Amino acid sequence: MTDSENGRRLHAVDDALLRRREAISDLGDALRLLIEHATATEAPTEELRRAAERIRQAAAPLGERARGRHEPPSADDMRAGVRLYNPVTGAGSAFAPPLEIHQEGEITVGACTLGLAFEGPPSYAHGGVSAMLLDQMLGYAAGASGNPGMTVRLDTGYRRPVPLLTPLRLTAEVVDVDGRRVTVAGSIATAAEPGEILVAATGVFVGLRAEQARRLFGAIAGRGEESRAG
Ligand SMILES: CCCCCCCCCCCCCCCC(=O)SCCNC(=O)CCNC(=O)[C@H](O)C(C)(C)COP(=O)(O)OP(=O)(O)OC[C@H]1O[C@@H](n2cnc3c(N)ncnc32)[C@H](O)[C@@H]1OP(=O)(O)O
Repeated sequence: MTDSENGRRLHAVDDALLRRREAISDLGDALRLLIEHATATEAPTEELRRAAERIRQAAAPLGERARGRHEPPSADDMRAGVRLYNPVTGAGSAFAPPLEIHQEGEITVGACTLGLAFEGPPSYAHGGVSAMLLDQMLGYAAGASGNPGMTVRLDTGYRRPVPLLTPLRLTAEVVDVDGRRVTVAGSIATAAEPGEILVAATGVFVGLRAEQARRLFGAIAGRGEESRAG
């Protein structure tokens, strides 16, 4: 194969991968809309039964070619940190808000709005959801500092309830690196009042030794899982 033929082939593969990622995000959007409507709906009971039947029909073809536990999604790129089904940030995950994360210097910044599906106390977020968001934020901050690891401890202080249907701002920052152990602090506030902390967390993340990575992720060897926690 000539260089230009090879180049065209790689380009076509990239295009196909991009189209697949777009389709996965589109399906994720549709599923999140479904979950939000299904949680908020007061439609007549018969409409709920019809919807359940139509959803089962739509789901069936998706289940025909499915991956197993040790097989990463074909559209993911773990080495580049592309995880389309991450339950917190994944564009393809029905479960994810999704939380959008970026780095501003030393600070990791996140944004999301939680829908009614995340309700704990009426009109506020479930405490476990806040902990989930913070685990991801803190883990990302550890990784962005060059010290990726798995969560071994997450202390969460709930100062004020987190309102649903309200844009949120999350932050995280590494406060200590001690060998394999990285300590990260973070918080949740509303975007409108970023200075008023609603939930604060401190997490400890531990980098895996090579032998641990092999034991935990060996079945996915060669796909980059061993270097990524999230
Ligand atoms: C530019 C952008 C790039 C960004 C790029 C990033 C993208 C990527 C984002 C991913 C974001 C994912 C965020 C979610 C991350 C999860 O959710 S991970 C899933 C939840 N966590 C787990 O399942 C971990 C379960 N735990 C384990 O498997 C084992 O504890 C581990 C992690 C393998 C470590 O085992 P171990 O080596 O036997 O641990 P051990 O020797 O006992 O402890 C190691 C050290 O940690 C300390 N330690 C252990 N436990 C604790 C504790 N509870 N408290 C304090 N210290 C402790 C020990 O004291 C010890 O310290 P030293 O004595 O060495 O000083």
